[in-house]
Amino acid sequence: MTEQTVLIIDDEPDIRELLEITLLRMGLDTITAGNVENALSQIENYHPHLCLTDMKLPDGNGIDIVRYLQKHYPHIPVAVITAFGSMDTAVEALKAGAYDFVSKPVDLPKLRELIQTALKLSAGKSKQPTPADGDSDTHSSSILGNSPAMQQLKATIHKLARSQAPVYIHGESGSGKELVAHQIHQQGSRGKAPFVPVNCGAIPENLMESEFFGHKKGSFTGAMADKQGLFQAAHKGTLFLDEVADLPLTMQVKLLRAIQEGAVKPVGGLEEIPVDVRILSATHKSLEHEVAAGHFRQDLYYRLNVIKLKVPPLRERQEDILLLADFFLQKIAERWQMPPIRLSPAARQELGAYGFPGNVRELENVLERASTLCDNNTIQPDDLQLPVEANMTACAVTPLPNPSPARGEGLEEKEKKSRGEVEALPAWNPVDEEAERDLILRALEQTRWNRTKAAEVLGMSFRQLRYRIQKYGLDEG
Ligand SMILES: Nc1ncnc2c1ncn2[C@@H]1O[C@H](COP(=O)(O)OP(=O)(O)OP(=O)(O)O)[C@@H](O)[C@H]1O
Repeated sequence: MTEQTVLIIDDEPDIRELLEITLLRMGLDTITAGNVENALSQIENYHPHLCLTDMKLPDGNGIDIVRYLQKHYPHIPVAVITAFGSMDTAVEALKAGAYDFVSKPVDLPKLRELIQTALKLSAGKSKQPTPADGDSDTHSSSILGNSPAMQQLKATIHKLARSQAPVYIHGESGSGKELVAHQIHQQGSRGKAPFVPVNCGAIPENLMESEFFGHKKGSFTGAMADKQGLFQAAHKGTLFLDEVADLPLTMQVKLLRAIQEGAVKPVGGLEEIPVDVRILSATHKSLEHEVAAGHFRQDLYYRLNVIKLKVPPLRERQEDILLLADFFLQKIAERWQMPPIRLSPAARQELGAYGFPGNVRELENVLERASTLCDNNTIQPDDLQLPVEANMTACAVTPLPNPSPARGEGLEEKEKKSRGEVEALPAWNPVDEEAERDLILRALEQTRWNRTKAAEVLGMSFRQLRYRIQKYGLDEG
């Protein structure tokens, strides 16, 4: 069989026939099954390129098939057909590893699109991964951590990467949400297309529409040329809406429309531009609370929150701390071109027992500072300058250690930011992008690329600076 084969699983002959005709017209070969047992034997015999299954089957349900494929043939994508409005079932299927879902009555153009994307995915992974390929390991290598919580997270990321559904990632500040979003993107069919992260809290409100959707030359003062927006930049790829709770309500309406329509209209433009973007979002706040308080639109919340993924705080995976610490120290030594930096046994013990209210980012910052302070390239407990009060118990109850006077200048501020207490308000008022880029570069050079210090010098929040470093590609060096 040279054509691509799709297995259609549905107990209703009429629906099987409709789907068969649709797929044959797309030049695909089809095989069918009316129940789970039959479907499994068709899979064994024909190794189809894609499966399309109904949820309710006489001897089981579609999720049984999704699980079977996930276990035995993870390279075969499977999409499920769900009853109208049964979002819970769709989410369950996606969590079990389904690629995507369509609801009844089946919208045929949508189905065609889904099949085409799924077959591209299948073609890219046409051979079953073997342990020698190191498939899952290479995928998740940049998320470090062997704790049960992280193993579970990596397995979920692997499954979610196969689907196209929006994922809402929640977790404390600095816990690794952006890294998780990046992995979901990279491991999926969009992995080679752009991943565009945007910090929704760092864009001034009056520029938001133009940042997201682009603008036409002359559409407002300062619009010197046509500019493409973030949606267009993420076309065929993924748009990651970080700190999504910080979007003003007016922008939420426009964003919802763009997501629903799959099209955007640049400011000052007349025509809608179709965009194909997967949306991932994150916030350290509780979106549910924001909805309840009337700060976040419920309809947008439902759109973004098809699947919810929690990134656990570092204190719930303490066995990962030293692994992460060794990794960061190696990175710091490489970046600063220094000999290897070590942790003394006592410093290892202190780190391992500390609660890290600012999570992985705090660990990274602590090590950066300690690497500067330490003698003989060996970090001692004093170099860590961990706040005494913030031991594990204190953190579990309240992640707000009292600032110790012994700590370095600006640390209190930094900790507040890492806990998300200081919101990224655009106190920064750039003249134009080039001037802004130059200023940022100068500040980074002056502070020897200490981003926390540079942010202080510039009078912007750490997050605002981080967003701009990415925006201007300053983090490559
Ligand atoms: N498991 C991990 N392995 C390696 N690096 C990690 C891990 N988790 C987080 N990091 C690193 O820690 C830093 C903070 O992570 P990230 O920016 O993803 O957090 P976040 O939850 O998105 O933060 P915020 O809420 O402030 O946006 C980054 O430099 C990231 O690369």
